[in-house]
Amino acid sequence: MLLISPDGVEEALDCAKAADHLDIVDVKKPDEGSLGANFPWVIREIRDAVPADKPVSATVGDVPYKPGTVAQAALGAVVSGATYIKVGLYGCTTPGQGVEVMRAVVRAVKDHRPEALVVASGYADAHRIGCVNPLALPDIAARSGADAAMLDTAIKDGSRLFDHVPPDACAEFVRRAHAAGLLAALAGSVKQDDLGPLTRIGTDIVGVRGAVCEGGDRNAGRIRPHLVAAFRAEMRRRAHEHAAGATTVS
Ligand SMILES: O=C[C@H](O)COP(=O)(O)O
Repeated sequence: MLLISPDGVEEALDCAKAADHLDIVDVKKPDEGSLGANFPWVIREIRDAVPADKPVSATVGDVPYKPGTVAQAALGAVVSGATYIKVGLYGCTTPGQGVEVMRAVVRAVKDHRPEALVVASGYADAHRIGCVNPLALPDIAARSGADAAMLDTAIKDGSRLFDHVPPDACAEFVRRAHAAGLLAALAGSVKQDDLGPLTRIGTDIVGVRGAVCEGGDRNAGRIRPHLVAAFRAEMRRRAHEHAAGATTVS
């Protein structure tokens, strides 16, 4: 699946124009951090602007180790219409802290909307910010009852997912997530060139912003429908190539 992160209503409308080429519209506020949370009214407006059959995801933020605060914020996101709730465990330094935060989120979200999906996100560049190891995320997600484990990059300085967690380690991340019955989501300045390895290792959700913005610039550029379409076309091409390879081998 392709998850695209607009920064507000205007860009979400461009995503809606490209709705045939994406699977999830992910509401965030990039100027508040890599998984910066947007306002509840923006989530609502985006929910209304995007075709009803496209799920809306919302990030709850690059959160501190404060389970109560984060659970309440997560409830705000689901009440506002998001059905994927993403939490960036920025302030958690141990898996135990991550599980504590995520258990509170899962309860807050599922008590309100049992079918909503909860995504526990860590950071590929965790070593730069001192938070929990990225490969611990599948276990944190599984132990807390979340539905997906994700990685993004915390520092958007041009470094990419594979600069910090190389394809072999991402493959292990996906393997662990799948072994626990979870979806595996990967992001972090992902470019079309990364889609080969991401497809091969069985990534379920690829998250992008910069790659579908004008000039590849996630801050100054705007999301453009034709770039979303081109990214999706490359995803499809890689998926077919992979399927054909698998058929040839078997
Ligand atoms: O969840 C996806 C992120 O917004 C990825 O953004 P990026 O591709 O600019 O790193």
